[in-house]
Amino acid sequence: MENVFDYEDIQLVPAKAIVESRSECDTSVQFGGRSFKLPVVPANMQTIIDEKIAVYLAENDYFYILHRFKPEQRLDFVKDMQNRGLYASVSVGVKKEEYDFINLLAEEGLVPEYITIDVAHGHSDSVIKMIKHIKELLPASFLIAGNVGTPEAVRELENAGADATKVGIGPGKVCITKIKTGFGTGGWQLAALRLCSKAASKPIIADGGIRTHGDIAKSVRFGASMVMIGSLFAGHEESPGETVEKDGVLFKEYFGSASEFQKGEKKNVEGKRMYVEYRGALQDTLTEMQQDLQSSISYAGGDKLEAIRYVDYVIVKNSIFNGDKVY
Ligand SMILES: NC(=O)C1=CN([C@@H]2O[C@H](COP(=O)(O)OP(=O)(O)OC[C@H]3O[C@@H](n4cnc5c(N)ncnc54)[C@H](OP(=O)(O)O)[C@@H]3O)[C@@H](O)[C@H]2O)C=CC1
Ligand SMILES: Nc1nc2c(ncn2[C@@H]2O[C@H](COP(=O)(O)O)[C@@H](O)[C@H]2O)c(=O)[nH]1
Repeated sequence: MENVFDYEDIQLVPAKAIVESRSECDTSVQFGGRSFKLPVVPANMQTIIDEKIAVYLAENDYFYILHRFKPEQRLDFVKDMQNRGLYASVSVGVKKEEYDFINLLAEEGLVPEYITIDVAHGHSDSVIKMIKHIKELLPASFLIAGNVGTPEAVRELENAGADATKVGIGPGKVCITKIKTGFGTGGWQLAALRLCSKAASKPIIADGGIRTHGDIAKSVRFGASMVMIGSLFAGHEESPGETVEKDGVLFKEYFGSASEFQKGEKKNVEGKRMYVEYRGALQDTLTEMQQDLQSSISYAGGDKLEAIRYVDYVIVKNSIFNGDKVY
């Protein structure tokens, strides 16, 4: 394995500006046949997204992926979104009942515009089988598969029929996979993204480990078409997590999809719960992300997102926990 690095180990090198104002810089991205305002998607987790946020994001030209933890509501969700003239984007797992869900969608003639296979270890025959099943029954859905952390996995899922792959095993803020199993891309997510994107022939979603808005630009530089973010989207007024007050300060919960809080039992736990300080309105964060990314594009010497892909970078230091505490 060649030298590796993570987000905080890298700085992008500025190039001469071609714009007079950052407002001239266009942060939009094409993904799965649609144009979105930002190359950013809130994580498909229960404390990050719900139906109401999904409607807001779709109505305002942002990408979203609904989580898969209220499986009985997904069919109506797809119908409801499409009846409103909005795109539908849902997640599935790989267990038997998930095949039933795909069959039901096909029987009812419902075709979600986006489907994401969301499991911890995406480089597996169970995911390849599900990719083939979805592509057979719902070929028009744009299919995202993950999560993976190696070029081999990206190629295998693409070859099976995935339209995009999601890269990131263990870099998440509420992830304890790296601690409990010793495996993953935690501590070298950005380098893993670089290796995966070199092997990819289709778009990649960088998933997990984003701690600052500058990390979005770094993800784009190292090959991401889209960046999935959990912790920075937690704690908003609209966020589904529980709100608590401590010493007059408001906090909201954010828990892992493989935590005991999600699973309701202590079995194969690979996620934890934390409380993040209340952040106000979701749109304010989206607006700030857009302004910061416009600034990144200007430093890249361009006026479109694409400019970031070609900038130089330097390695400034190395640290494995990306600023996170272990517990
Ligand atoms: N991105 C990341 O780093 C991680 C994300 N997660 C998130 O947690 C949620 C739950 O994930 P997951 O446990 O996969 O979902 P499920 O509990 O739905 O498991 C999916 C299937 O994969 C099997 N499975 C799970 N882990 C492995 C593994 N390491 N090797 C082989 N088979 C496995 C499960 O069987 P069995 O349970 O019997 O093993 C089950 O049959 C998802 O939302 C996922 O994205 C979880 C961990 C890491
Ligand atoms: N290992 C685990 N990873 C998890 C779990 N729940 C979600 N995730 C992953 O984290 C990202 C979000 O990362 P963040 O750094 O932006 O907060 C999410 O998209 C999943 O891929 C979990 O329980 N364990």
